[in-house]
Amino acid sequence: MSINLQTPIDYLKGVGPNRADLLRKELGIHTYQDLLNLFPNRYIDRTQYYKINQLQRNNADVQVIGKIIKFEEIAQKRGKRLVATFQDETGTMELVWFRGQKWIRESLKLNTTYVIFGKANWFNGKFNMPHPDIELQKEHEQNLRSAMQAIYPSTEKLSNKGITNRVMTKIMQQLFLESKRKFAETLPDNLRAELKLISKPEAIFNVHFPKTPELLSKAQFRLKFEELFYIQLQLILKNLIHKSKIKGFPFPVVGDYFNSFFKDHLPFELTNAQKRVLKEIRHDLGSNAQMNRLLQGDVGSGKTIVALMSMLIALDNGFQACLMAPTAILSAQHYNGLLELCNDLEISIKLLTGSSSTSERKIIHEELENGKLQILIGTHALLEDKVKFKNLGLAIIDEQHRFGVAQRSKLWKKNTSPPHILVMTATPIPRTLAMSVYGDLDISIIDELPAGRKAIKTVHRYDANRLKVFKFIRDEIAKGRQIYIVYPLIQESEKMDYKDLMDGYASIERDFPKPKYQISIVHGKMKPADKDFEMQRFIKGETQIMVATTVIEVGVNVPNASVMIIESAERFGLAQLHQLRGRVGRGSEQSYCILMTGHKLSNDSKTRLETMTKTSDGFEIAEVDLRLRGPGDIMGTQQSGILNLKIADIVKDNDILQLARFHAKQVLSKDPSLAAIENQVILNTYREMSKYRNIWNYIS
Ligand SMILES: Nc1ncnc2c1ncn2[C@@H]1O[C@H](COP(=O)(O)OP(=O)(O)OP(=O)(O)O)[C@@H](O)[C@H]1O
Repeated sequence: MSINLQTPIDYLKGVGPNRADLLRKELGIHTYQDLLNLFPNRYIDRTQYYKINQLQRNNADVQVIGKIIKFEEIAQKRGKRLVATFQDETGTMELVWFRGQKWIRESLKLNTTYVIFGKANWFNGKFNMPHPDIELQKEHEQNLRSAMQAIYPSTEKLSNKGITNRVMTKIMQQLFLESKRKFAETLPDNLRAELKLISKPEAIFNVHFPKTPELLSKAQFRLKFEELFYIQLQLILKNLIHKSKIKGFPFPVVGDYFNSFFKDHLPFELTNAQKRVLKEIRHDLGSNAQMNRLLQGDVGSGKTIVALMSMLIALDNGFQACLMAPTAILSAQHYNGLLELCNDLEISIKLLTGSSSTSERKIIHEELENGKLQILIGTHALLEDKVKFKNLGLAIIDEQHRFGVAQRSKLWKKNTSPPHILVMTATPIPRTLAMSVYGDLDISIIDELPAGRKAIKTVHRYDANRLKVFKFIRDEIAKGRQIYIVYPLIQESEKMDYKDLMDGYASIERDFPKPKYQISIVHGKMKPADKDFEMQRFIKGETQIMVATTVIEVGVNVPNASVMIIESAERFGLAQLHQLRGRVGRGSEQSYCILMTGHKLSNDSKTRLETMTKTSDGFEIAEVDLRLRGPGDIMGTQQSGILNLKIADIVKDNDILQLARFHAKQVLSKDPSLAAIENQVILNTYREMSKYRNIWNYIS
C-alpha cells in the first residue's frame, strides 16, 4: 500500500515542530507530498575533495577532510559565535556557527577526522565556512550512496537556522524509509511504454538520490514530462468543457454590413494571414460554441481591421459588439479609425471612457439598453455595472496583458449568455508560454505584415552623438516626416523621470525653435483631454515632433511618423522597445528607430540593444526577453503562477512541453471523459491534483 502523501510534515521522524515551521514558512512545505516535490536544483560530486590550499574565494559546494584543532567562542554585538580551527595537511581554515553553539560544541570532538561541506568565504585573510554540513569521515563514506549529491534550493539560506543541506537530505531519506518507496504510479502504462518513461517510484527516488547520471536524467525527464502533461491536460480539458457546456450565440449570417464593407470599403487588400484569421473567427462565430480566441499579431500587422470585420458579423446577426482598449488614447484612436472605415455604413458607434461626460454616458446607457447603439468602444469604463447591453454578441479586448483574466470574465457577465470573446495582443508571446498560459484560449496568429512595408532601420547611438541625431531629425522633417522622442517614465523614480522628460522637452524646443518646428508633448500627468488634444495635433500633422513617455507605447497609429528616438533606451525592456519601435514603419516610407544611451551599460542592456538592432521579428524578440527576464515578469503578476513549476523549466524544456501537449491532446481526443480503463490512472491523478491544487493552483 502506498503511504498517504497528504500527511502533515510534522509527523515525519526527525522533523519536529521547529523544523516543520521553517519548512512551512520558508519553503512552503506542508505535507509529505510537498517535500517529495522539493526537487534539487543541482547535484554535486561528493567523492571530490578540496585541500585547504586549493580553496578559492566564494567557492560554493566544497568538501574538505580534516580535523578540528581548536574551539573558540568570540563575543559579537549580539551573543557569541563559535569558531573552530579546521586543519588538513595543507593549512587551516575556520568553521563558524552563529547559533546552536552549545550543542555543536558538545557533539564535535577535537582531533577527529571529519568531512565538512559548504561554502568557503574569504574573510579577514582566511577562509571560513559558516554552518558547514559536518560528518565523521567514516559515516560520510558509509552514507555515500552515490557520487551525486542533491543540493536543495534555499538550504544555503536556511543553514544558519538549522536546515542545512545535510539535514534536508536526512529528512528526505527518512521519507523514503517510511514510505518504503511505494509511490503510486501517475502515468498510464501505455504512455510510459511508448515514451520509455521510468516508473514513478524509480523517478522520484533517483531525482533525490541519483544512482547514476543516466538514471538521473531519465528521472528528470519523466518528472518534467508528467508535470507539463498534467498542466496541458488541465488546460485542454478546460477548453473542451467550455466548448461543450457553454453555448455561444451562433452567428450563421454573413450579411450586408460585412459584405458591403468587404466589397466597397476595404481600403486595401487583406494579407493572407488576415484572411486566414478571419476565417478562423468566422468558423468560431458560426458554430454553437462560445468563441474564446486570442489574436496575436506583431505590431502593425493589422489586427484592427480583423476586429472590425468580426464586429460586423455580430451586427449582421442582430447583436451588439464592444471593443475595450487599455488607455483613453487608444480607445479614441480605435473609435476615430472605425468611424472613418465605416464612414457611410450607417452603423451607430460610440466612445465611452473615464472622461465621458454625464450626459454622454446617459445617452450611451440608454442606447445600449434599447439596442440603438451597435458598437461601443472604450476603456475599462465598459466594465462598470451601469453599462448594460441589450444583446452583446462579441466583446473584443485589445491588449490583454493590461486587463487580465478577471476582467475578461467580467465582460462575460454583460449578457445572459456570455458573448464571444476575442482578445488581441500585440506583444508577441513566445509560443511555449502562450501554450502554457493561454492554453484555455484558441490562438490565431497574424504572422505577416502588409505588403510594401520596409524594414525599420534600427541603430544604437551614444548620447555624445546627439548633435548628429538632431541633424538627422531635421533632414527627415524637411522631407515631410514626423518624429517621436520617447522618455522612460518608470514608477519608482517618477519624479526624476518627469524632470528628465521636461529637461529633454526644453532642450528639444531650443534646438527645434518655433515657428519652423511645432512640438507636441504627451505624458501620464496630463489631463486626458489635453493628452488627446496634443495627440490629435500630431495625428493631423500640425506638429512634427511628439515628445512623450511610454503612454504612446501601444497601438498608436500615425503612418507618417518615420523616426522613433528612444531616450535612455537601456532602461526599457525588450517588449517595450519593440512596441515603441512599432509606432513607426506603419506607412510606406523608410522608417528609423534610434536607441540612445550613455556609455555605461549592463550586459543585459547590451543584449537587449543588440537584439533590437539585429531583428524586428517580434517572436524572436519575445524569446530573448523570456530568456533574460523569466516568464513571471513577462506575463505580469496575474499569470506568474506559471512560475510554480516544480521541476520543468518553461524556457529550457520547450521540447518536453510540446511532447506533453501532444500526448495530452491525443489522450483527450480519444477519450475526452477519461473513462477508458487505461486512463484511470490519469483520471485519479488529475482528481487528486485538483483536490489538493498542488500543481495548477495558478489557474484562475
Ligand atoms: N492588409 C493591409 N494592407 C495594407 N495596410 C494595412 C493592412 N492591414 C492593416 N493595414 C494598415 O497597417 C497599419 C497598422 O494596422 P493596425 O493598426 O491594425 O495594426 P495593429 O496590428 O493593431 O498593430 P499595433 O498593435 O501596433 O497597433 C494601419 O495603418 C492599417 O491601416
